[in-house]
Amino acid sequence: MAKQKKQQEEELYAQAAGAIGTLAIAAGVLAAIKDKLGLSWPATLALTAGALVALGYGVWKARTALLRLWGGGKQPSTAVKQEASLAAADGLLEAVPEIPAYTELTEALRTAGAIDKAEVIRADEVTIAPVLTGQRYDFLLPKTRTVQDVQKRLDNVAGYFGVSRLHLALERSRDNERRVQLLKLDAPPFSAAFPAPARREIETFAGVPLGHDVTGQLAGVPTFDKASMLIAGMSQMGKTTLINGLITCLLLAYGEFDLYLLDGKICGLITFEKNCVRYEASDDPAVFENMVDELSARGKGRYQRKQEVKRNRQPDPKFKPVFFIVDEVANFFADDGTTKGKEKAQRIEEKARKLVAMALESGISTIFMTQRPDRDAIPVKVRSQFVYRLCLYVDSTGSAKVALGDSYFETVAPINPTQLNPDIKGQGVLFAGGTSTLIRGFNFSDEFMWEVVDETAARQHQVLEASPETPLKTAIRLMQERELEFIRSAELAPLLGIEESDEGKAGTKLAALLKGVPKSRNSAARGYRLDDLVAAAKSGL
Ligand SMILES: Nc1ncnc2c1ncn2[C@@H]1O[C@H](COP(=O)(O)OP(=O)(O)OP(=O)(O)O)[C@@H](O)[C@H]1O
Repeated sequence: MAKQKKQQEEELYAQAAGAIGTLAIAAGVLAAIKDKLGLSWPATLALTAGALVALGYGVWKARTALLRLWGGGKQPSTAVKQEASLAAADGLLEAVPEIPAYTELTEALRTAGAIDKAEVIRADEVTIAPVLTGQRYDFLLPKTRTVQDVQKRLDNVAGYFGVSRLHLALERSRDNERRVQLLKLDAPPFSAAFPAPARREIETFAGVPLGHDVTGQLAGVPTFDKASMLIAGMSQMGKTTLINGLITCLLLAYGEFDLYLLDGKICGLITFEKNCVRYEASDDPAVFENMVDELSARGKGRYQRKQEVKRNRQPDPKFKPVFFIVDEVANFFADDGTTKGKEKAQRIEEKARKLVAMALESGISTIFMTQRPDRDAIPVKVRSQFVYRLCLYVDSTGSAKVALGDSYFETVAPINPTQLNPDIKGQGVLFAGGTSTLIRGFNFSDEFMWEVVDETAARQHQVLEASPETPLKTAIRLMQERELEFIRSAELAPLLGIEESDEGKAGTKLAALLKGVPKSRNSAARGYRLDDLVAAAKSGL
């Protein structure tokens, strides 16, 4: 350390001596110039400084020329930058070439606050495709932005264009967070009606179509396998029309399935009675409970079958899809205020919850509809089970949340059903797989639906005819031949070859032959209804 300090002191003395020496020489040179030219001291100083600067410039110029000559015009990048910035400072040349901006989108997004004032949407990154009802922009945002920045400001973007939020639809690209697909309609959605789709369109749709989207394309869900749906909307908004359209599409394109309909409005779903394993028109909660029990039993049977094949290391069984569709379901969860009524409502709620939950694995899909999407109308335990949601016009955000889920408005590009035009019937927000789509349900003519219903009924009949002879099938044929709606057990047993004089024992043997078909009772005796036998045969219990 001491050695280092000593060395520093010596360097300081040497530098001081050098400086004194330089000053003495400079003073001597200046004095010589002054003497030679006969100038005053200030003039001598100014002249010497000017001569030195001119000399320095001359040396720099000569060095630059020499470097250019030797380097074949190549310049180090720092030199390019220095020159460019010097030139730019002098206003001699543009430092960076201008990026051509797509003015309309740049202005719209800047004004909406989705991009910064200094940012642009590059024209070479925009494509525009016309659609039937407007145009679809596909573009990339600046590197500092993502599609969420546009999504959050979609109202303002609509404001910039001078249209409503519903004129715009934002789609998210799965390949790039900066890619925006923005649909802009020329007129409010569904201002003009789209014609009902042809059979071929429905049959070739990848999934189950539920309606048209705002561009006139079919829109729906990919499948109802492991899925259930809640449809809500205020009175007269088009739920029944929409579900009639959905059932028609199912009949046309979903292959074989069993249909259970509970028509809480008494005649909204009657068109499809012929195709049902069980059809009821009632607003009585006991009927709902009974259907739920029947389907739960079927679901449990399927679970047991699944267990069995797993235990025996066999492949998973394929179950025929079952649809349980209930119109105006809120009726069935209401109680009359009494303790007994409340207990009954709770029991029904629990059974319905289990059915919807179990349905996902047992191939039983429930579709519930309601015109009362209030907090209490459909218990939260039940409604939280639905995978797909569809909300037609409602008059409050609270109702929209009941229908679409409490966190719906935090999802990607939500559409508020309160903003729909209630005069355009049948339009609704379909929320499926995390995506919202504005659709309008099909409004098929009665003739078209009757045609589909009759065709399906004829096909179902043929399937039944072609199935192997069973006691159930024989019982149906015998009753149809005799034109009986109801048959006593004592009468049916001998027809099916049961020779037993004891009525009780004969009844037990008969029940064993007709596995699972519910018994009925008329005013006189116990027996079986033709409808129940047919339903059992159709569902292949
Ligand atoms: N997609 C549609 N296109 C044209 N008209 C429609 C459409 N959907 C429904 N409508 C018409 O709107 C009216 C109400 O329809 P619908 O009966 O289906 O409504 P809803 O919601 O089931 O009513 P409510 O709950 O009061 O029974 C009907 O006159 C129907 O023809």
